[in-house]
Amino acid sequence: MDHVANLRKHFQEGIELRSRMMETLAPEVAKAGLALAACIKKGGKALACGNGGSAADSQHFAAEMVGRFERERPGMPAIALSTDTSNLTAIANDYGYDYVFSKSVEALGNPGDVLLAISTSGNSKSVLEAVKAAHAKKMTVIALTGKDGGALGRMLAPGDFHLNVAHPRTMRVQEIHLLVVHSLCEVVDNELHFGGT
Ligand SMILES: O=C(CO)[C@@H](O)[C@H](O)[C@H](O)[C@H](O)COP(=O)(O)O
Ligand SMILES: [Zn+2]
Repeated sequence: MDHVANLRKHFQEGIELRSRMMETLAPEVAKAGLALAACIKKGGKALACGNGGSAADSQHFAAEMVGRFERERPGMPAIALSTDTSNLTAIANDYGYDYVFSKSVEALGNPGDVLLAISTSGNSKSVLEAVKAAHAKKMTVIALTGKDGGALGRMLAPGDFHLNVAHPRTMRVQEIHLLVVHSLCEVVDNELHFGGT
């Protein structure tokens, strides 16, 4: 196999998707970032969840909020719900895997908090249950999805944000999701710590 030729196709597909998303998704990401900044400014926090690569994305997001993104500034409250193996194993064992994130949303979420819900298919039950729990808590949902947005896209409420990467390949969707995570951090940092620039 000509690996270089094959990989060039991957790079090219990624370039084309980024270019398309810059036009369609960037304005929506900016709006979601402003909502996240407003939540933090009022004393709220962000919870984040997803499975597999999306669990990694949710942890990446929380680390950049709590630690730092590009510039020095005070830490901001964000928790990835995939990091506590005692919670995960107890909840999965006692209630079922579908509830691993929703139980934490019920326990930690307050009205006005934000849930960053990440699913490339939009159909992972654990993420859908987390969104249900967030709505019950009157939280705002920022949903990162792929493909057609799945059930997650269809269950969002007014005031939520749907950041959909309409592409059939999971890995391509994930590559844009990471760009979205960084973009959300960039908007929050600029709004809250660097004079809105
Ligand atoms: O990273 C990858 C594939 O690139 C996988 O780990 C992937 O995240 C897992 O299969 C997830 O369970 C997929 O869930 P979802 O994105 O459909 O909610
Ligand atoms: Zn992956």
